[in-house]
Amino acid sequence: MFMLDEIVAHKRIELERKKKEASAARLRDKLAQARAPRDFRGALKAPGISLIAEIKRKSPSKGEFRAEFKPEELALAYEAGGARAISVLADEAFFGNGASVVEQVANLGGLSLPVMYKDFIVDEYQILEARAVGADAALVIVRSVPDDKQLAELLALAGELGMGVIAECFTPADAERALGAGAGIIGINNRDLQTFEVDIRRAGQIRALLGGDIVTVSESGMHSRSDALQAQSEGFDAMLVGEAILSAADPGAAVRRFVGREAEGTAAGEAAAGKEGVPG
Ligand SMILES: O=P(O)(O)OC[C@@H](O)[C@@H](O)c1c[nH]c2ccccc12
Repeated sequence: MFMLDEIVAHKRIELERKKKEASAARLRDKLAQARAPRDFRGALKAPGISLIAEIKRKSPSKGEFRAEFKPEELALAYEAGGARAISVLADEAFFGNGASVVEQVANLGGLSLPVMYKDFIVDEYQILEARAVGADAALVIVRSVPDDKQLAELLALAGELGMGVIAECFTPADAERALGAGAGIIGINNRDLQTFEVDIRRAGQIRALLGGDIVTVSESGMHSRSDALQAQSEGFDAMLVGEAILSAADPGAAVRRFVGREAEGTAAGEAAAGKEGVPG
């Protein structure tokens, strides 16, 4: 079975169990008490290219990223380094996190960035859960929701709850479906979630087919400041980066290099970026 299909199949079983533990009605009660949502879309649209820095314990293609996984420390280091938003995997089975990690980060004292709940969303229950744990945004993988009406409903629900939502695409056809469903932010994944193959030219090629005023995010496989500048020149408002910063000895410093706050353009800076930015 292809990877994305396997994860989604697993997700559906997990959802049945979760719905028994906490009904959608109970989540609606909980989300009424969540802190007010922060402006995710506005954060992505700020001048220059915005970095959405990711928190995940592991991934199916790369395994564990850090000897010690400390989500709260990472979040604060990302904000101090100049990230404009934080993405936290909500998936436990394949990425090692769980919704409780999203909740921890979203409600972390001293953190002011918007936080995105990142999961394989196939049901409105997950959008409710995202807001209930305090997330400001969610990501919906267009391919995992083959029904157009359901896709539009999921995006609309996130909007009604005051959240931003990235509609993640992999092909031009995905992007067309996302726009048809009313997506306000389009993410384009350089990684094929079925095979895990990465081609960082992919997002730019698909970006070129879209109009100028849609908010867009280049996702996955980016390792250096020059990848960031390339995405910016392709017209992206934001980039989503995980591995390169999660596997750096100093994730805060890795964020600073991505956003150009450190040692830009100097030979020493480039060498350091190369060394830490491209883990083996
Ligand atoms: O770690 P990377 O290669 O920098 O990628 C981050 C992010 O784009 C990737 O984790 C991702 C993008 N879309 C997803 C959907 C599900 C799970 C994971 C993802």
